[in-house]
Amino acid sequence: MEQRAHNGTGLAFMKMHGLGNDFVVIDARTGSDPVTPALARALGDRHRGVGFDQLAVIKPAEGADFTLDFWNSDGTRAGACGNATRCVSDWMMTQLGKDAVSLITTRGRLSAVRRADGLVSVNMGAPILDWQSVPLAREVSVEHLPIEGDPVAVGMGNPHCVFFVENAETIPVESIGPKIEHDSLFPERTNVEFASLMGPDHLRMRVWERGTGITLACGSGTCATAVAAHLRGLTGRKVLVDVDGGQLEIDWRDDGVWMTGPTMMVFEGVLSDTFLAAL
Ligand SMILES: N[C@H](CCC[C@H](N)C(=O)O)C(=O)O
Repeated sequence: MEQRAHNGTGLAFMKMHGLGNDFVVIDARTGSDPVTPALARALGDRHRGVGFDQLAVIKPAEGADFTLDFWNSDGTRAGACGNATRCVSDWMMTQLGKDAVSLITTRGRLSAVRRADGLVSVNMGAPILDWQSVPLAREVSVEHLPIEGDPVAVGMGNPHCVFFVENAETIPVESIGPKIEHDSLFPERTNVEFASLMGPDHLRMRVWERGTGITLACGSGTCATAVAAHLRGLTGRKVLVDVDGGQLEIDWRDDGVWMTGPTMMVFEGVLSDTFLAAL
């Protein structure tokens, strides 16, 4: 069997969620990274595992408080996960006795702070708006993709395809989402958002996540939607976004896109050796 950081004592994990976007979190700051695609898939199975939208792995970092890796429930990697970043940052702030932390993800150094009202804000970095880096398969305008419905492409460390629609509630996300996820314009597939304007600087958004499917919230998708809405002249740079699981505040500042919302630690547990041995 492949080497894994368990030796007859199981593998500790935490279950957290941000607005119902749920995560299993493994703290691998000491010892080796135990996660393989097979473990991610088994753990992500809501019947035979624990179930999650994303798996987040905390690892040591140089020049930051920690590194964070993300996996989807289909065993693929995600370059960004805003809600997990908020949840894990909150937990790490408590662990380290700080009100602010820095972390490394595949897109570089991010930062998070706990606000006086208890909500956690994460700077998700600047949006990626050049077609090669989203990435798109060929040179097109990211603000008007050649896809029916005229969506916008935004990278937040992961690709997003944002559609503005009259009423997001009536969109069959479960059938359109996977088609767009696999559109040939997106060589690494894409997350798919459907958004409608609710009022001044107020959006409603529903999401189909790459590698996971419909989720109750998507932090990076909410950031991408807010950026796209501003680019389209629909909103200012600071908006409230209603997702199925609640509301996020997005503020596209000069230093990056800040996302603010709640976090929840659900429980701590231990994966059994029997479960791990069956992988
Ligand atoms: N739920 C996450 C995004 C997951 C994106 C993932 N599905 C991908 O493959 O990029 C969030 O809060 O930002």
